[in-house]
Amino acid sequence: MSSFTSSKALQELNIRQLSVGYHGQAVVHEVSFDLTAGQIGCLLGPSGCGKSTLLRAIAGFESVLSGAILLNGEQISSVDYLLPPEQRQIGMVFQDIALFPHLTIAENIAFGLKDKDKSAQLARVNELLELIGLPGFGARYPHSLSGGQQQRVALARAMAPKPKLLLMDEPFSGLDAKLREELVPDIRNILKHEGMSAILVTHDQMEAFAMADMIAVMASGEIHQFGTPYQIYHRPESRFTAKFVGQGDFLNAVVCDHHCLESDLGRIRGVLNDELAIGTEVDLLVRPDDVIHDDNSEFKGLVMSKWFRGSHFLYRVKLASGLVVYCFASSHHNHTIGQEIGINIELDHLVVFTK
Ligand SMILES: Nc1ncnc2c1ncn2[C@@H]1O[C@H](COP(=O)(O)OP(=O)(O)OP(=O)(O)O)[C@@H](O)[C@H]1O
Repeated sequence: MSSFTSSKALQELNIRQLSVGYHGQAVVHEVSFDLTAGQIGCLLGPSGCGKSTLLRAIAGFESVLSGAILLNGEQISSVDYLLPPEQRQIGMVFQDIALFPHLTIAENIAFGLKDKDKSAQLARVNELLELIGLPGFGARYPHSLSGGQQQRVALARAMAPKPKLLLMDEPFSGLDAKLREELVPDIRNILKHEGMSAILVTHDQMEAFAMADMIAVMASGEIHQFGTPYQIYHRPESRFTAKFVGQGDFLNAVVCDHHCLESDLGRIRGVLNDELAIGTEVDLLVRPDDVIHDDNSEFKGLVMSKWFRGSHFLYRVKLASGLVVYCFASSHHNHTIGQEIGINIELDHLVVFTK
């Protein structure tokens, strides 16, 4: 079971001990988290971990096996109650953009506004076209827009009726990497401008970092950690989160006092999260940017492989202990595979897991 609560008092979405599955078999197991009004959450995890199932349960397309979902304090899903999707005031955007091809961009955006009068519809459509950076595109048809432009329109269509919550299931995965990089922060700004609570499903951590206020890291139907992008990357609470989010390796280390570890790369001083007894054997998380190439270091490693990344090289380096770690070096340090190089470690906060 995993249970997490963010600290703010005003809460928009509460997921309580929720299990969801198919044919009575749970694939999402007793997950809990809260999103406050206007927050953007992200479900991040590998394929098949249950992200879409959880999202579909929030949308009302799946009934729940146990637990409850509350929106603005109102229970919308429980074991014996399911508010129909169309009554939830929840908007959805999918990977498959699915704009109506025979309707203009303006008609697409106005699709969920049929209960408003014409002038109110027009005002909202123009406001959204402006917001998504496509003013003047209202009379065009979807086929005349690029993939990124179409995805902006799909977002505007979902946001038009001002839903209480917007759900986005891998909306950027059909777009190329460059476009995604530009579009994701734009979409975040649009959601923030509208003050809209949203949940994004993705398996791409950079997308999650660029979009979310809070990230739920999922594996095998459970939430391993619910936290800010910074917490998820720098304070991972499980080995899974440490490995899945960002590249990371574990060094063997032994606690020598509350601010010190003896490791494969010598004595490392820093802040330890937990009170660990002296002599405790731990795995110490090191990220590529924690391990630095240093010609003068007494610690050596063999270059196993390398990648040129423009501003720097990323090396895989084998230590004397046999462990292989990532290592950063500036781009003028161009070493060959098989060469021995000096490496050092630069860490201040020590993330460790007991063995
Ligand atoms: N309609 C269904 N009937 C039975 N099992 C299903 C159904 N939909 C999904 N599953 C199973 O539930 C589990 C979770 O699937 P889900 O699609 O929620 O994962 P996901 O994390 O969104 O994966 P992906 O990133 O690949 O979309 C998987 O084992 C999947 O095979």
